[in-house]
Amino acid sequence: MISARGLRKSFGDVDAVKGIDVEVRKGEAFGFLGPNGAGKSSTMRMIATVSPVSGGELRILGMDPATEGPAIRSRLGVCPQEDTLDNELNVFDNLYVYGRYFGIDKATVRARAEELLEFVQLTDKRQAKVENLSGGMKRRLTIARSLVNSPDLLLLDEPTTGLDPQARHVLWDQLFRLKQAGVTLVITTHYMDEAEQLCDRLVVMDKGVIAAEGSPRQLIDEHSTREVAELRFGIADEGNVHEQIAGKIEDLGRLEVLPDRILVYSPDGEEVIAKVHERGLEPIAVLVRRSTLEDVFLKLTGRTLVD
Ligand SMILES: Nc1ncnc2c1ncn2[C@@H]1O[C@H](COP(=O)(O)OP(=O)(O)OP(=O)(O)O)[C@@H](O)[C@H]1O
Repeated sequence: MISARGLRKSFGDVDAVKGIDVEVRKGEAFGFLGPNGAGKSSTMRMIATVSPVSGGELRILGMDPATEGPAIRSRLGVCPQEDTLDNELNVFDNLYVYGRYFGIDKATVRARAEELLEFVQLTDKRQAKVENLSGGMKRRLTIARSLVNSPDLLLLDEPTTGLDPQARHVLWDQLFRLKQAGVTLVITTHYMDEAEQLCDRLVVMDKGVIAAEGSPRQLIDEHSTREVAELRFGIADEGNVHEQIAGKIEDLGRLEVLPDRILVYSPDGEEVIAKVHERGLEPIAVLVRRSTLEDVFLKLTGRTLVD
């Protein structure tokens, strides 16, 4: 569905994307995971054929975005990061007018709009003004709009940023159903839980390059341990308490020393905590949890995903 080789994007002196290789296969949910400024949106905009490629090769649905933009766009759905709904129009007309842009005939686009309102659970809001919708409803309407042309490939740039947890789960459920219906999804996100929930495969992006690639499970297995013990020994502004403690437990596993806690990577977190206590150290809080993509990102870049 997408093939990129040495893909680059520059804005003057800024190299936003520095030669990445990506393959997206039919029917999968593929993610670009990375912090703000990693180059995810720049990549997405090249794939959406709205931003020209600065270097390297890009093929979308087997076509060249430089010469076959309209043909690509007719088979793409694009759900941009910012809200681009038309506030002048009601909910139904946002879908209807957008469908007409694609040259779909009136009767077909009407039926499609009704079907999509049903899918995103906005049928009872069909006459409502867009400005009166909640953030979650606007996102769902944007997704419905991006599906008007029955795309083979749906691009979602930060689909749940700014939504509350319940609205995020509703959206995840809808994206999951689209995937089951055979739509290929490409998602950018800086939420590791979103990437873990939705993506079959993903690349971890940082500073314009790909730091790692694989399924969430593969990435966690390859770059982290089964469990993580989190230890807090004092509040963050009490000097370098965590730095001092780290020297006393560095044989217990790989450590990540953060201002407010120490992470110890080990197959057995409870054993780590038992040994910490045996050494007479008294953390004020402990937690044993499974490794996540956040741990993968921390290992690869030395930074957390969301500051
Ligand atoms: N139009 C532009 N002109 C100049 N610099 C840009 C432009 N668009 C992006 N950049 C720069 O390119 C880099 C990558 O930005 P990009 O938006 O692709 O990152 P991102 O991973 O999508 O982050 P975000 O989630 O904040 O959008 C950043 O340093 C950004 O400032």
